[in-house]
Amino acid sequence: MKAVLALADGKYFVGTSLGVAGEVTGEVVFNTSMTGYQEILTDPSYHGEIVTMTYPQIGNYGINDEDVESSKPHLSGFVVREACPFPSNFRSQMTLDTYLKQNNIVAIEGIDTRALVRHIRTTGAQTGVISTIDTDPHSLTKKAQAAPGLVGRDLVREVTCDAPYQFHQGLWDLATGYTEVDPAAAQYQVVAFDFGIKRNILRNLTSRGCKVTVVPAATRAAEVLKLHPDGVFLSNGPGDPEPLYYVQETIRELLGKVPIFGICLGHQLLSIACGGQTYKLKFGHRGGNQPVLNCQRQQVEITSQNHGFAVDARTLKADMVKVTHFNLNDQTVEGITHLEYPAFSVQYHPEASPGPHDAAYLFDQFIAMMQEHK
Ligand SMILES: NC(=O)CC[C@H](N)C(=O)O
Repeated sequence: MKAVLALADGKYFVGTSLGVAGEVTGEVVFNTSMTGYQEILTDPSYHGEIVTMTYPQIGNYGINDEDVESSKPHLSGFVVREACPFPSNFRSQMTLDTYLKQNNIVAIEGIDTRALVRHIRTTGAQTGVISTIDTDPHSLTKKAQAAPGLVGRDLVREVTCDAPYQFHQGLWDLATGYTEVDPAAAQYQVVAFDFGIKRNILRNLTSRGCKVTVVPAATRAAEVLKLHPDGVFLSNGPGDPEPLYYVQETIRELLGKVPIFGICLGHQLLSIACGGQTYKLKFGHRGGNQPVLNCQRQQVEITSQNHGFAVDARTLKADMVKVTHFNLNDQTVEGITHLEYPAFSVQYHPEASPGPHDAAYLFDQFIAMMQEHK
């Protein structure tokens, strides 16, 4: 079946339908990871986005029921050069196409993804439409122009959990798969805000001796403090951090009362709570090979990333926070630490799912901070 991807600026690509038939809009972005497509599909931070994979063949090791970062795919649409119909891996349970169909995801294959990515890099990320229903490029371009962008929208409330819950799963191991961690043996109580949280962050915490209570994004500071946490975690999540006033307020109230660690959207929200501002990057950082300088250690980490917004270094108050990490590709802010209170955050993904494990030490840093303030 024919499918068309059209961008708001009129550029369009004709390909073949993958996943279910239908029509979806979203911001068209690209991810340069060569593997990890299942973790990318299920990362709630992609809610509202149409994700293009730059690696030319996706689906070659299939899909299994373990490599998931949340209960289901959250992205708006998926774009690949070629979806492998014959996966080969002992863990594979189904093809990418079957998985997309089961989860009601509209996708397109067989387009020149390299040309699409070069176009996005030149013009900047923009809204697009994938459709199998309407294949008239002009009409699709109009639909893309009319679709809402990411700026100014609260997408977190569409992916956050409805009620608090405990998380007991530990990290995956080839021999044992996922093991359940005994919460009675935990040394630290952590409250994790769910702005669209990735499970591997939670697994990294439980595996380091944390009893984790995941709470909805709108949970107030007083309710969090009632749980007597040793630390509060601010998760990744979709969309623009600026309109999330209610969360920024909560973080301001928690600062100085409990150690705080934030990742990605959590980093952006901590920065805003400390007086900083964020802005939209031209086309974002999404992939598993982003070089980051750790200024404190004078070491380079190769990091996993997925973000379209960034903290504006010029807006950070030098007497309140210090920039600890920079991106070596474009010098954007990749990490901050509070100068007075126990609170730090990074723009990238130390949970690395998918991606390199260079930054796993940040979870140990959070544990050490909680131990120090116990
Ligand atoms: N992975 C994330 O938490 C992404 C943060 C934010 N939605 C951004 O795009 O910048």
